[in-house]
Amino acid sequence: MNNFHIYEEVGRGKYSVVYKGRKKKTIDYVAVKSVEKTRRKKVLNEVRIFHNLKNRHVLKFYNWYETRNHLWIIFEYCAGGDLFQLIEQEKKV
Ligand SMILES: Nc1ncnc2c1ncn2[C@@H]1O[C@H](COP(=O)(O)OP(=O)(O)OP(=O)(O)O)[C@@H](O)[C@H]1O
Repeated sequence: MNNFHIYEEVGRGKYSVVYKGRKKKTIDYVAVKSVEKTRRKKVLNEVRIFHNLKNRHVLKFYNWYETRNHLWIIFEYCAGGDLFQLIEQEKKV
């Protein structure tokens, strides 16, 4: 996790907090999802599925890390909220 700057919180799940992040020394912005380690099994399952998904309709998975109390998932940043919100906006146009 030392490779990333962490900015503001952009959302929350039931067991997770999602932050905007940036890979150090780059202008690559990412979403950083922090999940408590008690959810380890579920998170690793999510990571495994995410890792195998390569589709232009699915956010890209980049990496995951483990620190003392948390698991961190790094994936494509979706400006403007989650995909659901963007789809809702498209419908209104
Ligand atoms: N890639 C992203 N880019 C920007 N914002 C995001 C991204 N992913 C998630 N968010 C924000 O974080 C919120 C929670 O994320 P997400 O839906 O992935 O959590 P969850 O799977 O419900 O969590 P949990 O597993 O804890 O129940 C989203 O509703 C959205 O606002």
